[in-house]
Amino acid sequence: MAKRSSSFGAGVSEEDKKKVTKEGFKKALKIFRFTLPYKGTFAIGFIFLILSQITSMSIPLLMGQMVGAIVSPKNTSGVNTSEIMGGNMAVQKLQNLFKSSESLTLNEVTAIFIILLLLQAVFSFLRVYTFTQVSEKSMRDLRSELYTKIITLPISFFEKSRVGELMSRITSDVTQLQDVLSITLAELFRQVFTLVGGVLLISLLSGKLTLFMLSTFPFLVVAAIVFGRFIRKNSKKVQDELAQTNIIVEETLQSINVVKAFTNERLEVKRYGLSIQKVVDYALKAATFRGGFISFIILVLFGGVVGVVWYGGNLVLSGELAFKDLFTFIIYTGFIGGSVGGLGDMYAQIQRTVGASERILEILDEKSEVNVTNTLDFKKVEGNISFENVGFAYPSRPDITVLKDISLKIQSGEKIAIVGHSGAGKSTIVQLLMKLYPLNKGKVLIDKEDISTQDITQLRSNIAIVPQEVMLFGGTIYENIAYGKPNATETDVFEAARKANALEFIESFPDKFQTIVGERGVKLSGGQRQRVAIARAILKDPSILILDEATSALDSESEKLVQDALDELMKNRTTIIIAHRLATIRNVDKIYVLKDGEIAESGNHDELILKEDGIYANLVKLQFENVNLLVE
Ligand SMILES: Nc1ncnc2c1ncn2[C@@H]1O[C@H](COP(=O)(O)OP(=O)(O)OP(=O)(O)O)[C@@H](O)[C@H]1O
Repeated sequence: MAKRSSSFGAGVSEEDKKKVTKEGFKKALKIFRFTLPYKGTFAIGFIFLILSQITSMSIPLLMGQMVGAIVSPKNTSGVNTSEIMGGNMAVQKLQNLFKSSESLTLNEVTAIFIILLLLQAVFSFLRVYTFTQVSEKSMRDLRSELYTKIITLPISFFEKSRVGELMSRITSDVTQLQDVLSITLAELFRQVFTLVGGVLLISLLSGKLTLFMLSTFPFLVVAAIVFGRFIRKNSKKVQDELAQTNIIVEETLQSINVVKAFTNERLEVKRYGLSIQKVVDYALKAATFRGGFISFIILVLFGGVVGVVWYGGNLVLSGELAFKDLFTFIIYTGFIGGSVGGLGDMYAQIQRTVGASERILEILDEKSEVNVTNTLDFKKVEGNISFENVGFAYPSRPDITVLKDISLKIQSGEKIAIVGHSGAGKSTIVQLLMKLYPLNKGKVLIDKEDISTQDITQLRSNIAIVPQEVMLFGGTIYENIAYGKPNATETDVFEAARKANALEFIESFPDKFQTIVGERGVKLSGGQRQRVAIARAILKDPSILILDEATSALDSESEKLVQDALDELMKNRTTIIIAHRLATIRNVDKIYVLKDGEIAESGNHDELILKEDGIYANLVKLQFENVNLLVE
């Protein structure tokens, strides 16, 4: 559940703090389209809400009747109380409404009361249940649509949004809306109903006393505005500082190895301590205002009650008001006071909801790159690739041209390697082939078809990538391999593991394929993780394979196992190797050397190594020297 604030907007974040404009409000209402399929249930809930409200508003009247039956048992004889007490016209009108109950005895009133309470219980139950049904179901739909939207958005979207933020959209922002649907809306209605209905009823009981009671309102409103502003300002600071403390915890836990390696535990504890102290300081400042506000409210509220009793008592003594009506009046005053107190919180809730819906709608309005509802008519490509004068800059850094003019041709089944210094744009070429970003210039073709017009799912289904840093999901080894082809049989998964040289180590674990790999695969070694990733790619059986070679070398035994697995994987597939260690690419069909966004050299190893002062020849020399240095 979203954190609910105390009164008068405390705890509304800065993002939500903008005034609730008509426009923002209208926009936010759009989010309620998710409730439309359940409008019937909502209407039923609303009827129960009205019924339960009517029953609870009758409680003070019946209480009054009970008191009346106690203090004027003569009622039973049918004598009008207001006549005895010298009541006015309004009271009479109201009492005429309840004329029949006038002549009721205490037992009879109590019986009616009990029936009313039972009805109230039933109505309240049905109201809560139906509203919850609407809110749960519509928020399920919203969450599901939001998740579908997020997961189908292009990579460029994820570059500008942080994972933590997206998480809070789908969790706390949706919860905020859910709260509104299941609680706030009903609460708002109840409070307005109580306020308006209550004031109307008491004005019928005694106009004078009502005016007297209402005269305390301006004090409350002014106090709410003045104190509210200070409370909001300080609670915002508390929240911000609390967020800072959370960042410290998150950052240090994520990089706990670094903290430990640098023995910076003391430093972090101190940093955290300072941050939480700030939270306390701001919270105490806010408490000064909140405390002041609460004590003022209590003073005015109870002062008001005392005033009402005093003034009402005088009216009773002078015979202008029946005692039981004063009793009813006081209970209604309590009801009204409660609803006025709650209205400030309502405003804060509405502010927060408008903010939350705006943020959710922003995501829903983004354009997906994949349509998950379409069924895919999978077509296997041969794997002929060509880049024609491709130019590219990342959308997030448009003025830095990463690729200027790249042209290359790869025949189906060929193995090529892309070489170049770090940051030259090797991975970028591969990302463009996978259509992760749109090109600025030129064309990429697969089997002579321009990828810009191809369906993304169709395109990516033909490509498998074994990345530099293998990220596994937290589940079992089996699940991780089967991710390459979710409908694979057990035999397929087993066979893929065997071909990837992974079977031996998997079988050596007590739980075999059911071994849990730990978060991101931490419970496996680097070489083992790579072989799981290779098995996954073998299972996918793509026409095009991308190997983003690991920068760090494995030990020679593990290296051989991985290399053999890769050789198996590369068989009969167009393969692009992003090479970091040149020793592994001697046998590829062609090597492309990337420099300043262009292909500076191309040819096989034997050709390139002979080039005097060639970039490739120099790179090989450099790596060779480095290896020698390491050996020495
Ligand atoms: N998502 C991105 N947004 C903006 N710039 C990026 C992005 N990814 C990479 N770059 C920049 O584009 C350039 C090429 O990066 P790329 O990852 O293609 O290099 P690389 O040759 O694969 O490098 P390495 O060998 O270090 O992996 C670099 O200058 C990098 O900073």
